[in-house]
Amino acid sequence: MLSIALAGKPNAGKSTFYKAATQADVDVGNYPFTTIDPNRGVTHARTRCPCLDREERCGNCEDGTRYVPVELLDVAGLVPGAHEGRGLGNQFLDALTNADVILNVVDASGGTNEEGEPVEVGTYDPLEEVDFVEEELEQWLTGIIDRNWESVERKSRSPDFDIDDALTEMLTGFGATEHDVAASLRSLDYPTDPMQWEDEDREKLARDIRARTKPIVLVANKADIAPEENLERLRETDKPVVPTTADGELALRKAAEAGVVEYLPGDEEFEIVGDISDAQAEGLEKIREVMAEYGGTGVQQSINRAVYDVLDVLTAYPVQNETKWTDGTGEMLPDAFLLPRGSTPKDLAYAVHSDIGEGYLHAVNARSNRRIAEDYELDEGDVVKIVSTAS
Ligand SMILES: Nc1nc2c(ncn2[C@@H]2O[C@H](COP(=O)(O)OP(=O)(O)OP(=O)(O)O)[C@@H](O)[C@H]2O)c(=O)[nH]1
Repeated sequence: MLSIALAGKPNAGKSTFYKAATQADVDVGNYPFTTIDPNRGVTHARTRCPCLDREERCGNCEDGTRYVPVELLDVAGLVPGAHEGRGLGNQFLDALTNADVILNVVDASGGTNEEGEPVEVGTYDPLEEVDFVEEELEQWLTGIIDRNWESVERKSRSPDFDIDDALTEMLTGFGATEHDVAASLRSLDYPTDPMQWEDEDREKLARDIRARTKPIVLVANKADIAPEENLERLRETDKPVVPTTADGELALRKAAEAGVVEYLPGDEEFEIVGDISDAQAEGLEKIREVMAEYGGTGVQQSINRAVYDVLDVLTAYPVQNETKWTDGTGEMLPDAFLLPRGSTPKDLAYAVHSDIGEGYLHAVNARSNRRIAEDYELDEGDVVKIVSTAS
């Protein structure tokens, strides 16, 4: 499962975002919203369910809105200086190594200082906190590379030494693949002999590997009380920015659960359908205004931006019956897989099960009922029957 980590300074709103994003409120078929442990849960990317292209809805979406599970980690307690062990430093940096993408929650209202202590709204500059997560990660990774360099130097004396292999072995724990390391080395002007590497070469490598393996989306939280100017300036940074009200999303999900509003995570608006007090109505109207301005509360939008834009994945649906789009038990479109763009039907087969991948014979596009070429690149919403010696 893809993994998204929430990081940011204290009091930016990570826990609120996490609670909102992992709160049970819609029926998502096979995938209940579950909390694995207090800081590790399941949230969902939102997409269009392929059953919309048929007459009947499947049982695994909300009237055509499909929620595909992704892991959400709440990495609370990261403070500047964490790489030197400040706060609970290394433990939290370690948690980030499991993530495919990071949502850096920023207090866009400027109402908390660097340490997360409350100050008057608008007085702290949120731009000060946009780089800290990546800087901590980069310095931490530089430290890891420095500490392991001697071993790379030792290996380099062997005649079959390969720098790509040696660095991949060192960086795989950080989530770097062979491909990342190769691409990174290609982009850097580095000495071929590890003995010749300077501190700055290792730092450059750390920075490049961080950018490749832990891309960052800025969640400009507390947009409901943030000065517009702050949001504009955040948009001028080099990172994707999503104005967000985590508080607002949490209130809406609770109200939806209580049956007083109709709202699906990621909707641009909601409808009040139950009895509410004047105070509740006032609160909801404020949320409505923020949503109208930014196209939603930003929570689902942040997740979708991270998954579909930054990680550039697509959703593919394996089925066993290419006519009915069902599995062996007759359930329609039971599973959805998030795969990197460029994935082939065989990659989907492996995602379903390694045995299915190994026994892969061919695949059928269930929309056209045609056999798909082995090198076909899957598209968002593809429904595929895999024929395998193992199925
Ligand atoms: N106005 C406003 N306040 C928010 C929003 N989201 C969270 N808050 C408030 O900000 C404060 C901090 O929120 P938390 O979710 O506890 O922050 P955190 O980042 O998890 O903090 P740590 O656990 O200390 O790392 C709380 O009082 C929240 O109610 C929002 O969208 N708007």
